[in-house]
Amino acid sequence: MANRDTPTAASLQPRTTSSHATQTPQHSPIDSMPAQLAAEMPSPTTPAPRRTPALLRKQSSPMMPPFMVSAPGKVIVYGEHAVVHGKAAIAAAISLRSYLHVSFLSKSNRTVKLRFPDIQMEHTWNIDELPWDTFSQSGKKKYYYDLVTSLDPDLMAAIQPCIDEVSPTAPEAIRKIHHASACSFLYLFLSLASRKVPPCVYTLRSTIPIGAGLGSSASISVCLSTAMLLQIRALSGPHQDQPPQECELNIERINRWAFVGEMCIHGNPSGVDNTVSSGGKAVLFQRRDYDKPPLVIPLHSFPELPLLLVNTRQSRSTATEVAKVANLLNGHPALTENILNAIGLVTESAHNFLISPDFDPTSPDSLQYLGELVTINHGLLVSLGVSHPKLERIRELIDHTGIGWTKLTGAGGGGCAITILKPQPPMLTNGHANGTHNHDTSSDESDTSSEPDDPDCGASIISTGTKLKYKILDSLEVKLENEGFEKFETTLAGDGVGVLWPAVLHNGNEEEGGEEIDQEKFLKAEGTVGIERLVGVASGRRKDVREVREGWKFWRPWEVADR
Ligand SMILES: Nc1ncnc2c1ncn2[C@@H]1O[C@H](COP(=O)(O)OP(=O)(O)O)[C@@H](O)[C@H]1O
Ligand SMILES: C[C@@](O)(CCOP(=O)(O)O)CC(=O)O
Repeated sequence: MANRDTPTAASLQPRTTSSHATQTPQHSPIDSMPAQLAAEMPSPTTPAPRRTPALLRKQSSPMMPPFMVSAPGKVIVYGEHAVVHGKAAIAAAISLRSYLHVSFLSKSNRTVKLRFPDIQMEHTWNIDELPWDTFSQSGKKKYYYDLVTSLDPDLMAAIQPCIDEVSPTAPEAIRKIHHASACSFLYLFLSLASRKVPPCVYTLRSTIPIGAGLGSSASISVCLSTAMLLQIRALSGPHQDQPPQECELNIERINRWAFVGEMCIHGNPSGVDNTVSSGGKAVLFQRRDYDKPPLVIPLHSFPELPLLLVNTRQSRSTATEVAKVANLLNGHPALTENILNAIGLVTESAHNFLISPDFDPTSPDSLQYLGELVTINHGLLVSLGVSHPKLERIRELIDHTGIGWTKLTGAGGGGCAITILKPQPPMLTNGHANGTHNHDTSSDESDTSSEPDDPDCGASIISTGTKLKYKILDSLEVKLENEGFEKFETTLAGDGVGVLWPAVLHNGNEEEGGEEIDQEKFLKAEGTVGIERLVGVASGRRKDVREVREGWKFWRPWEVADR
C-alpha cells in the first residue's frame, strides 16, 4: 500500500492525456459489461459528446447491472497521541466495513441520488443542474490520475448551493453530518465523472459506528472514490494474479481520491484512515515534520487477529484530547516527553518484532509479545490523562476474564477500547482456577473443566478452549450491554477496499444465476448481521479468521508478494 506522497506517484501520471489509451485497464470489472454500455461510460479524458440529432438517436441500451464496493474501518493499535508529537503509530484495518451499492436508472431520468440511511439522509440532484462548467474549466479540471492535496475554494463555492439544499429543515447538528457526506460525494462526483454520467443511485450502509474514532468517514470516502473510479474505468482488477505493483497502483489511485473526500469531511486529515481503509492490513505511520508528507510503511506481516472492540458510546473530541496532552506537556515537560517517548518505543518494539525473523503469527509467544505491548501502551495513555472512567470500566471487566490485552484506541476520552484475544482462555493456558482472574463463568466451567486434563486429546482441548472462550465472551457481552456499552467481535488487519461486480451472489451455485442484491433488499437488511448476510460475508464469531466473502474481489498486494 502506498501513501498519497509515495514514489508510486510518478508512475500514476501519464505524461500526456493521450497516454491514457495505454493506461486503459485491461481487467476492470466494468470490462465485463456489454461493449455498447462500456463505450457510454464517461471518462475524464473522453471529449464532451456532440448532441445527437433526435432522428439519429441510438436504440436504448440495457441498463447496467448494479455493483457494490466495500471498505473497512480502522483502529490505532499502538502510538496514538505520541504520533501527534512526531513518533510512529501503527494502525490496522478492521472487519467492520461500509458497503456502497450503485444502481443505474434509465437515461431519461437525469438524476443522481444519495441514500444514506445510517444518517437518515436522502437527496436527489438533477445532473444537468450540477456545476460541471466550473469543474471542467481549464486550470480547474482534474483527472483520475492527478494528485490533489487541497480543496479548491472556487470548486467548494460552486458546490455550496447544491450542499445547502440537502436536509434544509434538519437540526443544525444533523445538517452538519449530512452536509459533510454530501460535500464528499459532490466534490468527487464532479471531479471524476462528467455531465454524461448515467443516472444512478448511491446507497450506503455501514457497520462502523460513526464518530467513534474507527474511521467511518474514511471508509465512506474510499467507497465513493472506488465506485466513481470504477465507473470511469480508471481501475484495473481486482483479480487474482494481479501483479503487486498493479494492486498498489490501483489502491494508490483510490486512496488519493479518498483523501480528497476525507478533506471534505475533516478539513485537514492526517491521511492515515483513508490509507488503511484503501489498502487494508496495517501500516506504520509517522509525521516528523508537518510541512512534509508522512512516512507510511505497509506492514504486510501484521497477523489477521480476532479483535474485541467495545464502544463506550461516550462522545469525545479528538481536538480536546490532543489539547489535554499539549497542556500536560506544558505543565510537566520532562515527564510528559518521557511518556511520549515510551509510547514511541512501544510502537518501535512492535514494528521491529513484526518484521523480525522471530515473529511467528501462529505462535502464542509472538501474540503474547504484541499483547503485552498493548497493555503497556494503555497504561501510558492513562498517565497522559486521555482515558475515561468508561474506558477503565471496560478494561476492568475484560481484565477480569483474562481473555486478552486491552487498550483504548484513538483519541480516548470516550470512543472505543480494543482487546487482542488470547488464543486460549487463561484457565487452559495457566492451569485451572487461575487465581489472578475471576472468570465469572462458574456455571459454564462445570461441563468443560475435566477435558483439558486429558493428555491424549489435543483436539478436544482446542475445542474445549474455544467453547470456553465463547462462553466467557457471551457472559462478558451481557455485562457490557448491561452497562450501556456496545461490543463488536471483529478481525484485525484484513482486506482493504473490495468490489462485487455485478452485485450478484451465487451462494456457491453458478448455475442458479445467482441472487441480485438490489437497492431495496440492501436497504431492508437488518443491522450488521443482516447486511453481512446479504452481501455474503460470513457473520458472527464462529467464522474463520479470514472471512468468506463470496464473489467479492480485493486488491491484495501482500498475497501476490507472498507467492
Ligand atoms: N454510514 C455513514 N453514512 C453516511 N455518512 C457517514 C457514515 N459514516 C460516516 N459518515 C460521514 O463521516 C462523518 C463522521 O466522521 P467522524 O466524526 O470523524 O467519525 P469517524 O471517526 O468515525 O471517521 C459523518 O459526519 C458523516 O459525514
Ligand atoms: C489522538 C490521535 O493520535 C489519534 C486520534 O484518532 P481518532 O480521531 O480517534 O481516530 C490524533 C491524531 O493522530 O491526529
